Amino acid sequence: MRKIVVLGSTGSIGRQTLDIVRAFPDEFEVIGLAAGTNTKLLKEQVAEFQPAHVWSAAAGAGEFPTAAFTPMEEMVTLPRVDQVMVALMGSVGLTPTLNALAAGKQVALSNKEPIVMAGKLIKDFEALYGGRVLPVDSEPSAIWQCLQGEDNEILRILITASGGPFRTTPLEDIENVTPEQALRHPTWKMGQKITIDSATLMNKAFEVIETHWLFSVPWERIEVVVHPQSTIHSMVEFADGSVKAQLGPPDMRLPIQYALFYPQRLPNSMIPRLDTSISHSLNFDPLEPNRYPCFSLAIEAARKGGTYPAVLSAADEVAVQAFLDGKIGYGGIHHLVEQTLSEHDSLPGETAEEVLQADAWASARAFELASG
Ligand SMILES: NC(=O)C1=CN([C@@H]2O[C@H](COP(=O)(O)OP(=O)(O)OC[C@H]3O[C@@H](n4cnc5c(N)ncnc54)[C@H](OP(=O)(O)O)[C@@H]3O)[C@@H](O)[C@H]2O)C=CC1
Ligand SMILES: CC(=O)[C@@H](O)[C@H](O)COP(=O)(O)O
Ligand SMILES: [Mn+2]
Repeated sequence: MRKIVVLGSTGSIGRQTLDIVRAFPDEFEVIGLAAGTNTKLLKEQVAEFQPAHVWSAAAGAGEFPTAAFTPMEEMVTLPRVDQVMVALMGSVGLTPTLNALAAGKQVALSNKEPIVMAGKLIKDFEALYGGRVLPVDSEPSAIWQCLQGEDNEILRILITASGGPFRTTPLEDIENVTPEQALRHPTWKMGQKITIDSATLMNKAFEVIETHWLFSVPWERIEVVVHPQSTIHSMVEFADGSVKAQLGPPDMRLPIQYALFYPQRLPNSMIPRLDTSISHSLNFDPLEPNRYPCFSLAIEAARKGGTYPAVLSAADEVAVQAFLDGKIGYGGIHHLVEQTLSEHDSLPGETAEEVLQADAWASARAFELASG
């Protein structure tokens, strides 16, 4: 019986995690649930799964009389807990992730911003305290699956990108697209922030950063290839030229379930299968850098290191929200992140305190710029 805590249980990944829990009722005991503003859904989840602990960023303890109101940072360290799903959005997931690893837990990590902000720190915590990071994001999960049983040199990692909703939009029209257009992802149904990041390809840069840290692959061996069908979730090329790929219909329940049951693969009828009764095309196109200026900006910040990646992530979080709120245009996302990065005096970024300090500075500065 897996004793699990789900942080971000009301979000896209959190809800799909609970779908997996529902599909295997004898395999899980839900110890804790945590969410932000969707109190109605959180209450329904508490009634259904009866966790001993709950956290809400928006509601008070009195709203959850059946569970102990427990901060996320504490909930993940409870001795009874053995698995933590971090399905939070943004930098709020960093401290719970580090605490869970420090307490030796299995951390199914969907929340990619903490890896962008502090990838080395997360890997150091894993090595120091015996906790384990289990990738959930579909591309790192695909790479992880391709690497099973391999002890060979990796020549290249090929991360696939759908290209987002503006893959074929005339370049001169992209600057002024609306939030509604940008939220129309061609293949995946996800939370709003990651959907906008997929349109700008900031999401793909974040996945390059995840891959670098999670699998210790040098930057120059990681490439992105545009694959509009999102059927291949990523590929690994070995020294002999052989390329392994992981395929499946775009549905996050598969990588979620893989992380929760690793190394077992269990049948689950709710996960769609590759339909071989229809014909499929698998296309690959090179990335057009001019179409996605956020991509190279983000990779440059990641390679510079220090606290630049934390600033990148925080500025992007503010910029995406400002775009969704109508405060800046689509082209403003890139400009806001670039401006915030250019004003930053980097710290070594070797401690959580330094990373969180940079995160707070960048959020405040980006907010000022967006408001001005
Ligand atoms: N969605 C997807 O398919 C994929 C997502 N990811 C990554 O997974 C993470 C989650 O994404 P997604 O599920 O789409 O995001 P959503 O926005 O759908 O969900 C975010 C969750 O975090 C909760 N939350 C936000 N702020 C707080 C807070 N301060 N305290 C407690 N809970 C909070 C939200 O609560 P509430 O809704 O109640 O406010 C919600 O439950 C992101 O890092 C994303 O990049 C990676 C691969 C695929
Ligand atoms: C489902 C998932 O893992 C997302 O991160 C997905 O990759 C988004 O699609 P694109 O970023 O390729 O558009
Ligand atoms: Mn992904």
